[in-house]
Amino acid sequence: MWAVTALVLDGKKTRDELFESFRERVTALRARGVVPGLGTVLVGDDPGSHSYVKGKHADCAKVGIESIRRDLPAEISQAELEAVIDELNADPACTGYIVQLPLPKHIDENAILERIDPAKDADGLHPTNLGRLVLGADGPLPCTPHGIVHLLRRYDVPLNGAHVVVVGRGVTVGRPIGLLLTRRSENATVTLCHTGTRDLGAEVRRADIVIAAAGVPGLITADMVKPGAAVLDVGVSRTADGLRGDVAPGVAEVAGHLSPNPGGVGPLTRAFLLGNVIDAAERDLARSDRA
Ligand SMILES: Nc1nc(=O)c2c([nH]1)NC[C@@H]1CN(c3ccc(C(=O)N[C@@H](CCC(=O)O)C(=O)O)cc3)C=[N+]21
Repeated sequence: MWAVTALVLDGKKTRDELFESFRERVTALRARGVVPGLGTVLVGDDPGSHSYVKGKHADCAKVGIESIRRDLPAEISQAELEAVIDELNADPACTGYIVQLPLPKHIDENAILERIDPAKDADGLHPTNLGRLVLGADGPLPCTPHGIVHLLRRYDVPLNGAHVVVVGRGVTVGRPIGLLLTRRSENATVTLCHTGTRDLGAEVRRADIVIAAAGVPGLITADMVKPGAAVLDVGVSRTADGLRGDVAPGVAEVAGHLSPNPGGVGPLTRAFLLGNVIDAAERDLARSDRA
């Protein structure tokens, strides 16, 4: 017996490749007088949220996108936060932005997300843009699902006819990923598992591709994985011994492909945030060319 080790789906390397093309596209936009600017709205002082937002602005600097930051106190009122949203919607320097989630409990999160101008929605999570995704219309894609599909394609993991099991029904990953994977261009079959699933192990064992996005440390164990399956570790939890993904360590010896966490899907989530900002700027320019 010898340990077989899964091929690593390298999110950092794939991100660096993407950034090369992003830099060229931003240079071309700037040459035509369009300066893309990404805004972030951060409420409160959660250290995790702070470090994610910091990473987003570092990425902007790498590809030539301007950064706009609104760091706000945890006690901000609904009306005050809505005024910040209105201001970013009206600011021509801010061509796309995100409101970092989660928001404090006294804030109506859905009301804030719906107030974002859908044309500036860098997350692709505005109801209008989720609706466009359902309709198959052009618009920003949710960043983590987009990153997952890109990573699978980059490593030639077959999607056509593949059985994908998604674990987790969150709004940012589990709910929208099936919409991307079941498009005619991807053509996968998708099962969505959640806390109500009767036998998680039995479902996951049938998968050619497992997308673990539950936010439960070590939920996916080696005995649940079909030998040779591709496993994407998307969940993140802060535990006493640091950041932990949803995938248990032994899975690397059964899986054919494995996205590490950190270093897998996370860097691509951030990359496609910038991708959405660049896409929106290009769409605007094409529209003004036609006018
Ligand atoms: N409106 C909104 N949009 C989001 O996209 C959003 C959000 N709110 N709230 C929180 C989650 C979480 N999330 C991550 C993105 C990148 C990494 C990432 O790049 N992680 C690195 C490690 C970075 C580190 O160690 O801090 C990695 O996986 O290699 C992680 C987590 C985006 N989120």
